[in-house]
Amino acid sequence: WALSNFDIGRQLGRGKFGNVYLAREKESQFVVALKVLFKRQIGETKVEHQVRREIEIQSHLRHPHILRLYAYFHDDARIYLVLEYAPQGTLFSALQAQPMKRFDDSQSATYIKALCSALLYLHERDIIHRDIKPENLLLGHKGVLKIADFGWSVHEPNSMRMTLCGTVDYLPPEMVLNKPHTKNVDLWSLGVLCFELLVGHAPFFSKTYEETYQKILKVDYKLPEHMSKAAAHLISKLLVLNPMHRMALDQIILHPWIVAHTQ
Ligand SMILES: CC(C)CCNC(=O)Cn1cc(-c2ccc3c(-c4nc5ccccc5[nH]4)n[nH]c3c2)cn1
Repeated sequence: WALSNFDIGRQLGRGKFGNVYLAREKESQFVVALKVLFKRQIGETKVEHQVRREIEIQSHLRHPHILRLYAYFHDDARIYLVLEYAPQGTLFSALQAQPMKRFDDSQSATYIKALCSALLYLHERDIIHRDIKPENLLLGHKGVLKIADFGWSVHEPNSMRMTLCGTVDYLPPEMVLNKPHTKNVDLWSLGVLCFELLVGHAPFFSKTYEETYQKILKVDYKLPEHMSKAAAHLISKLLVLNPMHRMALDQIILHPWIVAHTQ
């Protein structure tokens, strides 16, 4: 493959290492998201091996809720990633577009269940920390959720929350304290996401990083009146300080809140 195989369209997102464009393969007319990474920037920041590892991993993943990496190629200055195009954009923008800036139980449970199945698939392959937060989750045809690991902090033009190192709202206590992290970090992030989908903001959201860190380490969050008891129960089983005591993925899928609100 080469750049000449594609017609390039509008910019879909931008990030530290490069931008993402809508593109169409000329022969097949197949629409993709073409991500451009600049070698110079990657070389300077020594993430080259990480990019190779990511590409190697992602190109072999096949799951309905994980964004496909179809192909990659490079020229002297850039690396190009041919990624699945998600027509309905990020979950972050879908959340903002909600009248009350939040989803109901059945929409939220549907997203959480899809994420659980994608995380089970990744954990079975010892892949963790997929950085699950609304900015990194895309919506495909019919609004099907897709994990896109934006290791390179790619975000749509309108995602306000991105800071230098991205939002800290999703960091589990063990990462705030710089302890080694296990795949159970994803269970914590799942709890944070579940809260945010149902409420419209993250559970430990605060004005400053410091305050957010303190709240995370004390697991200090408040449940809004409108949240169902079943949802609150599931969240309380995921936002648990000790990583080993968080509810496992196969248990989450069987939780009454998920069962009651999904097909
Ligand atoms: C292999 C390694 C180096 C990283 C591979 N993974 C990624 O590059 C993760 N990534 C996915 C993207 C990305 C960003 C946006 C989109 C979109 C998309 N569809 C949109 C619809 C409306 C508005 C914005 C949209 N963005 N579809 N597919 C995408 C894919 C950017 N980075």
